[in-house]
Amino acid sequence: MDATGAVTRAVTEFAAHHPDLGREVCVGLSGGPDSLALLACALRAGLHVRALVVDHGLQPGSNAVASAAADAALALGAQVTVLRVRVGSDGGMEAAARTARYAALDDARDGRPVLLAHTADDQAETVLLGLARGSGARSIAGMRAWNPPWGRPLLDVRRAQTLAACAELGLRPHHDPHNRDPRFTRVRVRSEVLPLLDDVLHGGVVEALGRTASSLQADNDALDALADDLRTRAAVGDDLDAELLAAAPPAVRTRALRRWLLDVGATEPTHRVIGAVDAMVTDRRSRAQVAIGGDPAARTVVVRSDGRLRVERTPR
Ligand SMILES: Nc1ncnc2c1ncn2[C@@H]1O[C@H](COP(=O)(O)OP(=O)(O)OP(=O)(O)O)[C@@H](O)[C@H]1O
Repeated sequence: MDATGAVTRAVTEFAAHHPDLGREVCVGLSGGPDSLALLACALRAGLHVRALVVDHGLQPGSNAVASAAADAALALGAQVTVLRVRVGSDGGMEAAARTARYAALDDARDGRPVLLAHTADDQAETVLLGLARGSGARSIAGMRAWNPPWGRPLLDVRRAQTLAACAELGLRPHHDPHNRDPRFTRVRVRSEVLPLLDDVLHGGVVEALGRTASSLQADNDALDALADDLRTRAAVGDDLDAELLAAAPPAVRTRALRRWLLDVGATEPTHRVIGAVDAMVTDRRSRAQVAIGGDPAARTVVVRSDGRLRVERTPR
């Protein structure tokens, strides 16, 4: 089968496996080879597609890149919307651009799901980076194929195939120079680490990392369900029954604690905060209180008293 056929089949199978996707979809189109191939093949798979092109306005010429992507989409027969966003500066430029992009795509999708063109290579990079950085199982499980409204039909498709599909279809994708800039960690993982590992292990590394992601996703789902149940059983009003938590396996307990911390208003709790709160559950010599942040107007801490975990807020 040619590359276009393989990419189209991936989209067709994705739509068949996720009937709630429907036939009316949006595609996040950067103009790069992955998203251009996804757009073309989603149309070939019979989906009704609106391309959403986000112009982050961060580099000179971004306007022209967005216009070229929009023209390519129109020429393929898709509807197109170009979204111009303002990127804040919270947490670094790349993270801020991603946040602005997802918000703009979500605003513009008009009730339809949004297909993104992450490939097997992107998934492998995510898993490997998560492993090397000591991130938790959630991160090593990589990206989900279907996390409504976001769909990723190409997670089993290699980047080389999207490039080949573009060539077969006579499409001329934009090649973002950032994707080759070795100052970016991900670029070095892509161009140096993965090829070396693939060589050392005699091939198949991208696929193997994809399998790691899928099996961890299944494990995570099971542990999350147990954690939800524990969280419900341990709830005493807004507090948590520490004795009941202490009897649970750590993998389930720490997940239940994370959920509780989010519910009581902590911003995404770090590994360190969850570990400190967990020590309050299991270790009598642990700290008397743990600051959890989340509310700029008050100092917010978790304390343990009378066998319960409780949140206390002191106005600043
Ligand atoms: N500016 C954008 N506008 C709309 N969608 C985008 C934009 N940038 C990224 N996306 C979507 O998010 C996916 C992943 O983004 P990422 O930056 O990892 O890919 P990319 O290098 O732009 O790849 P490609 O353009 O080849 O798809 C893209 O495949 C695309 O579906």
